[in-house]
Amino acid sequence: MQERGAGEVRSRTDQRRTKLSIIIDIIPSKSFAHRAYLCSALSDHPSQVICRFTSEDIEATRECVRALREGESVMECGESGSTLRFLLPVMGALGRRGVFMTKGRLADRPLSPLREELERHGCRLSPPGTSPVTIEGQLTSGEYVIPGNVSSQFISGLLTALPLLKGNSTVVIEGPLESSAYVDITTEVLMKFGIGWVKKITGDGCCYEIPGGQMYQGPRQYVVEGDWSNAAFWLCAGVIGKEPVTVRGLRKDSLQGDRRIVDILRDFGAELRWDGSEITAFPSRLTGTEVDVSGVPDLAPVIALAASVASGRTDINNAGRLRLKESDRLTSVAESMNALGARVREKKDKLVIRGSGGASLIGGYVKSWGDHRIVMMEAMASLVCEHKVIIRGKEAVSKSWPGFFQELERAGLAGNLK
Ligand SMILES: O=C(O)C1=C[C@@H](OP(=O)(O)O)[C@@H](O)[C@H](O)C1
Ligand SMILES: C=C(OP(=O)(O)O)C(=O)O
Repeated sequence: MQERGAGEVRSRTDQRRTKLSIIIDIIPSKSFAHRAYLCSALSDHPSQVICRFTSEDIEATRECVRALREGESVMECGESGSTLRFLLPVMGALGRRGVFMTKGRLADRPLSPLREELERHGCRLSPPGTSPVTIEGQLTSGEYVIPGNVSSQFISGLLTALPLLKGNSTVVIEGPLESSAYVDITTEVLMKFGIGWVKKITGDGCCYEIPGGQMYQGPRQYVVEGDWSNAAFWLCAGVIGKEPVTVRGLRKDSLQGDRRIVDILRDFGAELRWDGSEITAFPSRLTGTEVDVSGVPDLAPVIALAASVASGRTDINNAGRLRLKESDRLTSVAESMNALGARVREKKDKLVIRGSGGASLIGGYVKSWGDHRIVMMEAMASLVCEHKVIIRGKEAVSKSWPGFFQELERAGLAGNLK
């Protein structure tokens, strides 16, 4: 066995052969970390949040909750959509003025209809599209109506804030809730911090009834589980590359919707196997498939990469909301993969990919689009490129994992990157 720090390569026996497998210890879930730090800060006795690694987004939430506890109004959100959309209603519920500083594309990402609902319930916000985003006034309890197809983060933010009000509230979700797993993560963390709610299914949507006057009270320690959104890139690397990749630190029964990557890669024909709490992705021949990403938007770049080397056509459907992320991810995925020699067509709310049938892509220069998930896609794409891949602005990866490139090197997967 050869020790290589966090990423290691070890000899691994499976039923048919002995193979070298790259081992990745996955980073803690960014989604769980945001919620745990925020709920902990709202408790009288803050829990100790155990989160092994950090990132720009997690640090943004940590800095904001520090400001919250110390009575400050300026909140440095960086580019973290979750941080802004969770803290905004919380400041309203506490009746505190909040000045949210944003970077990159964050101020242009949607806040409506959360903004209108906060204004309808007693708060005043700065005009749309301006930075900083400010909020003042006291939020009042009542009925909040949010369509289910813009951002689940609006709902997560309200579910976190409304228990702090005196009166009872209801969050009505109109139409199917996209990214619903992220709301399940929120309600799970709220429950761990002693917050109650009742979910009811309505005609074409659902609602959450939230009793007012609740107190946050967390466990003494809260351990953040592993990140499936990030693991998806490593599992894809195992499937498209030359060596199996084993990821450890993930919960098989996680509430994270992105654990669907296992089924999605299997739909492509990939071989993935669990061994206790470790999952290994083996180099596989892939065949194109159809994937609905309305519930798992963050997986789209990974799926596009797998599809680019599969045989036949892949359709990534219901992907309109990808345009509202750190970059317009339909354009950035299509343009980056095409620059490397793939064949990706961008449509209004979907991507259509003609795979290379196992043949190598070309490689070359790509830009980061200021988007961590695009950088990771491009870096993993280098495994299937004939020539080197050069990523301009690759430091954008720090939004979710500053150590990504070191890990890639330790794992021996950075050889075709310049
Ligand atoms: O609540 C969360 O932790 C997240 C929700 C999702 O956003 P949307 O609900 O806006 O799709 C996801 O894309 C984002 O990376 C994290
Ligand atoms: C969209 C993302 O995060 P956020 O919305 O919190 O900025 C992401 O991590 O891909």
